[in-house]
Amino acid sequence: METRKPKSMRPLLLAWNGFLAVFSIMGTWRFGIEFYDAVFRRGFIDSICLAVNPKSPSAFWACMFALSKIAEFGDTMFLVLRKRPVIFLHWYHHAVVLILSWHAAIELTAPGRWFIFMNYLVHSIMYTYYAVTSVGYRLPKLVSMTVTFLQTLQMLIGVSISCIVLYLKLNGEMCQQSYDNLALSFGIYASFLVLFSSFFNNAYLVKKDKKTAVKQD
Ligand SMILES: CC(C)(COP(=O)(O)OP(=O)(O)OC[C@H]1O[C@@H](n2cnc3c(N)ncnc32)[C@H](O)[C@@H]1OP(=O)(O)O)[C@@H](O)C(=O)NCCC(=O)NCCSC(=O)CC(=O)O
Repeated sequence: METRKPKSMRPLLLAWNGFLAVFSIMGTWRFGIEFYDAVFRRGFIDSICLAVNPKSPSAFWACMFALSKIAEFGDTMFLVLRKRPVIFLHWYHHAVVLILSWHAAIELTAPGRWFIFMNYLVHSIMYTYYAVTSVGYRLPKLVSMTVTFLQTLQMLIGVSISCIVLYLKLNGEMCQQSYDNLALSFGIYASFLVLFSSFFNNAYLVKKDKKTAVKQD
């Protein structure tokens, strides 16, 4: 795109974000039924140690989740075609989430239940936010702050669950997650926690010089 003009693509971007918002809302609802059942009927320990039944409808939504991580590279494509900055957090997140999701999917890890549900839920809000902003509408700062806060909270819960699973495994509990996947989950969630906390700090807490914060359309 170096020698080309940025493309506007507003209607396509709206359709893209709208589609991912609806998909994430459906995932939250359909996968949420099993998640609710596991956490509130069978208990927290079961929910992080016993994986979803691979023949249940929730397994379909877990599979859709893994596939959606490939589709989400479309976000990056839009940023490039519109000549918007592709920040480190963005491309690092999209690349390693794909690796983690597929590594967890082939193992059918039990804590994946938490990771999938949380991400469907946060993406329902995030893609709705992006759908609204993609038509040029600017939402109050409190809204974007809330989205970033929920993303950061998701990473904190991911790190905490990885620590709890490690503790349980070291104490002889049968938890369906290999040490390889556990190390991967911990490392990735910890790096996301640092990156999203720093994004939150820079975007909402640090006072910016207005001259350097000019945006182009
Ligand atoms: C509030 C946020 C959701 C968004 O922050 P931003 O700084 O990107 O917000 P912004 O309103 O300034 O929008 C920046 C520009 O990106 C455009 N944009 C539109 N759709 C997009 C999409 N699907 N992905 C990335 N950018 C997109 C917007 O229209 C806007 O363009 P214009 O200026 O032209 O109007 C934040 O918390 C965040 O995640 N920022 C990191 C950037 C990012 O790529 N996040 C998504 C992947 S992380 C993720 O997915 C975490 C998770 O797994 O939960």
